Amino acid sequence: MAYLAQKIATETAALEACLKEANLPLPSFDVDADPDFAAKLPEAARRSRQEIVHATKELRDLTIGPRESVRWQVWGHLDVLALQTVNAFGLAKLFPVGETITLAELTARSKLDAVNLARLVRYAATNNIFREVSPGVIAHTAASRCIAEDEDMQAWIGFNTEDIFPASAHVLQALRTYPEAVHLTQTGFNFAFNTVDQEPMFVTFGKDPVRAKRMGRAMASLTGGEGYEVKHLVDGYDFAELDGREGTFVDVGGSHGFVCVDLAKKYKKMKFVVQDLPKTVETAPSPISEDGQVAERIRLQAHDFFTEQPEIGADVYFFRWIMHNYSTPYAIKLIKNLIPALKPGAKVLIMDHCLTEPGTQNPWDEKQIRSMDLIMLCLLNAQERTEQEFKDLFAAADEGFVFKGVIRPPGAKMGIIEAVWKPEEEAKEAAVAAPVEVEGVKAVLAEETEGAKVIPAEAEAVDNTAAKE
Ligand SMILES: C[S@@+](CC[C@H](N)C(=O)[O-])C[C@H]1O[C@@H](n2cnc3c(N)ncnc32)[C@H](O)[C@@H]1O
Repeated sequence: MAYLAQKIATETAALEACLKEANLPLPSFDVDADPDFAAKLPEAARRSRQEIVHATKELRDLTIGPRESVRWQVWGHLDVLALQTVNAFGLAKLFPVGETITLAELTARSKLDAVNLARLVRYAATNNIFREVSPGVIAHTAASRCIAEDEDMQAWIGFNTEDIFPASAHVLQALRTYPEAVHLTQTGFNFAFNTVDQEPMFVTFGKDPVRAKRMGRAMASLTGGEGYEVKHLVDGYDFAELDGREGTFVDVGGSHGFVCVDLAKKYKKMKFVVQDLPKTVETAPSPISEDGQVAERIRLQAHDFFTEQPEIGADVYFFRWIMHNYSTPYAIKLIKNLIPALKPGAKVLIMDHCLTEPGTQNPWDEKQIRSMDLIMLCLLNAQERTEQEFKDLFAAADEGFVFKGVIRPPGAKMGIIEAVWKPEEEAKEAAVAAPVEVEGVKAVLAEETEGAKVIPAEAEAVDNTAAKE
């Protein structure tokens, strides 16, 4: 315990020093505090913050003790209940930031009775959402201000507390009834909203524009968060060679195409196809980008990824935040649906969380990623996967896929998982097509005839040089 306390003291001093040096204010619960101070921290301060978050939890859990920790952990849902009701009844919006309000006045402005309003607000205050500055007088904190002012945060809380929270409360029933937990219509969500064996969550949301919009907004606020930025793909994977030969990139389930827009801004020659369900495609912004040079290279296409891939012979088929929505049999089907369209050397890139061995990540990230894994269970009987599990997916889809591994861009929460379709055949075709004049090509072809594996990127690079010459 003393070791942990010492560590907390050291890291806190380091964090404060870093903030002072960068002329940033210290974190605070005050209504005027910067709610995103952590996002602006330099790398060293970021590490200190993580250490503090971890060490304080360890010390707290140790001090509370095992039996008491378990006893009170089960009341965690009450934190969610307080957030749910504060958000759903709009309590944070009922009085201006910077002013105080009596509980009586807050009750008068709300749709709640005095007892329920007071107990919900006072419970929320135990988590630094609101503060009772004197008996019966409530003020905002930085957190309640976020809930009052940030519409993305309201959507995030609404989706999590009104859709995921009931779903998680029904997972036990789902698992008892269908222990294999594979189907999209036998999930906690289905049990919670009476749609068992009727329709998957996405269909339910499709019928309810308000809920669908809330989920869309919540997802957007998550993807805008630390570690989820599109830049981790744009800067984390090298598309220069593909760009050089004006290759085609297909974003399967690509929503409104924001990934392709960002890629097209960096890579000026590549072409893009964004595929999604008809409704999503219809509501995409038009033009897709204000930059004409970007917009003219991006095509939108209605496509159901549970049917055969219609875009034949593209260079990359990309799935971002798709595979984790599906249990293994469905995920294999998605990969298999690509096969008729694949040319030798075509790449399949999956951008998703990629689970690491327990204990190998910092505990904060580990908790988040394992939370996401359970949320996928609650909603869709789906899952996050390890590198090996991704490898197994490709192997189960077809032995023609050569699994390349995972790239983990620094600072990214998601990995880029890569497989190539029959690269040996591509190399053989290249051998027939290209005269063997360049030393590098000779070497590659010599290896190929000896049965060694060719690295397609290298072969392509050499081909390009030959073509230019
Ligand atoms: C979690 S979102 C991911 C969107 C985007 N790839 C991203 O990175 O943010 C899942 C996307 O898959 C789309 N989708 C769901 N079912 C689909 C289907 N059967 N065929 C094509 N797209 C589908 C949804 O409309 C949605 O845009």
